[in-house]
Amino acid sequence: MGDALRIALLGCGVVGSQVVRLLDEQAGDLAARVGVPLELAGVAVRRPARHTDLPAGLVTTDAAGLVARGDVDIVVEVIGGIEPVRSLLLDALAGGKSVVSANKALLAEDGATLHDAAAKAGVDLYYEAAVAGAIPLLRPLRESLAGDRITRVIGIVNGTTNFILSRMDATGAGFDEALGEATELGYAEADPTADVDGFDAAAKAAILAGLAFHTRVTASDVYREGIGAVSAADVASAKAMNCTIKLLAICERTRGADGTEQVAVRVHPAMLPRSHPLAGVGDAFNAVFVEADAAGSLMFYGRGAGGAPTASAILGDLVAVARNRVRGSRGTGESSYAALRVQPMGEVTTRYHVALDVADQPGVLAAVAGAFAEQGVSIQTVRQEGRGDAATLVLVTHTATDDALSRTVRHLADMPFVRRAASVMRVEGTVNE
Ligand SMILES: NC(=O)C1=CN([C@@H]2O[C@H](COP(=O)(O)OP(=O)(O)OC[C@H]3O[C@@H](n4cnc5c(N)ncnc54)[C@H](O)[C@@H]3O)[C@@H](O)[C@H]2O)C=CC1
Ligand SMILES: N[C@@H](CC=O)C(=O)O
Ligand code: NA
Repeated sequence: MGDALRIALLGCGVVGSQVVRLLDEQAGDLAARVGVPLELAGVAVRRPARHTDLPAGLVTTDAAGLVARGDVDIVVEVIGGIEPVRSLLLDALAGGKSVVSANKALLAEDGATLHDAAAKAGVDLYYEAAVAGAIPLLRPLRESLAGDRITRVIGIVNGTTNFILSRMDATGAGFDEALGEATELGYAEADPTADVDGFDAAAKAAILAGLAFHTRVTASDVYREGIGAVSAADVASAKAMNCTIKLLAICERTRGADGTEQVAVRVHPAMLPRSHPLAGVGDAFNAVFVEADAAGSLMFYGRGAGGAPTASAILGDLVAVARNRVRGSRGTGESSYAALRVQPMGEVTTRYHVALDVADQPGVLAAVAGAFAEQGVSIQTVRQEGRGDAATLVLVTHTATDDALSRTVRHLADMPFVRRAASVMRVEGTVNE
């Protein structure tokens, strides 16, 4: 067996500590699979006192110094965030080191710079753990489906919010209680607003869209709404329609008004019929559908968060880049030749569920229907529930541009007989009331 490949591990928290464990426990098998042993050269951490379980000689607070060492072949980054990580990884790549990262925030913000640096240095940049944790998804998109034409990627890619919504739906648990549990289980980001406000899912959606459509997509291109505004009334409204609420990432090929091919990338809560396969994805699990012309519909399901599942994806990448180094080659790099326009959300066609508390008087239904018609939005179903002198009107629309739908909702909220818009949410799948 040849000389060991030496690994610098940056960060040793929820994910990093599991990477250390797996590298140690599976050392023999990993060496056999790669052809040479994989050896930890050092572990950069912020607070060494917390890592007394690691051999003292390995621990350092000088991440830049570790990255620059001549005896390091591969850098594994599990710190998170933009800086100092971007600088560290650019230094690593420029120094001829391959990089494995779980950092969706950085890849979605500035993946292009990192990819360019990796291509220039002729080394690998792999990040399977960054999207949907343990689930093999990025390499299937980049490699297995490279011969097909992907039309849509839709899924649940944030474990924390799925955990919260599942608890709210199943047990009526409060938001804070469910978030606390998700944090304790290691699913939530260091700052959980990244999960709750949809930033984490939006970063993942940008990465997925980039790979699926061979187009550079950044986090700022992604329309984003989190779950902070999902209320008990929304959950109840969904239940009444035999639906559930999920935070969805949706990446699709679309057509612009001029007929050109474009892409739309969005993250928002949506009502899904309980019969939809994504509706049954509970707890912190992730699931992603990929639809392609020749392959049809493919579903990827599994653990998208947590230390060990995420470390599994890191180790998979580590073996891949190590094998490439042993062979003196590199894997597939970035593919962004299509350079499609990213369509603004207002132009994207969606469907809405709208529940309005209205005064129960003659002409209300006609006026509400008129407000939809005025914006060219067609109504699929209407249901009215009377309660004394008030009533709740529940409407589900056919598809219309998101702009037309939000204009309609704004207009409805201003109507004198509309007491409250009890629930307004986009709908995916076929809803039959
Ligand atoms: N926890 C999860 O389920 C998943 C996490 N990820 C990603 O993995 C990365 C790490 O996540 P976690 O392990 O959950 O975070 P964490 O907060 O548990 O660990 C981060 C570690 O990096 C260390 N660190 C921070 N700044 C540093 C610096 N300048 N130099 C050296 N060490 C530094 C911290 O002290 C901490 O130990 C993030 O990019 C995250 O988005 C990806 C998929 C799932
Ligand atoms: N915070 C993320 C962790 C994995 O990416 C999540 O909850 O999914
Ligand atoms: Na993955």
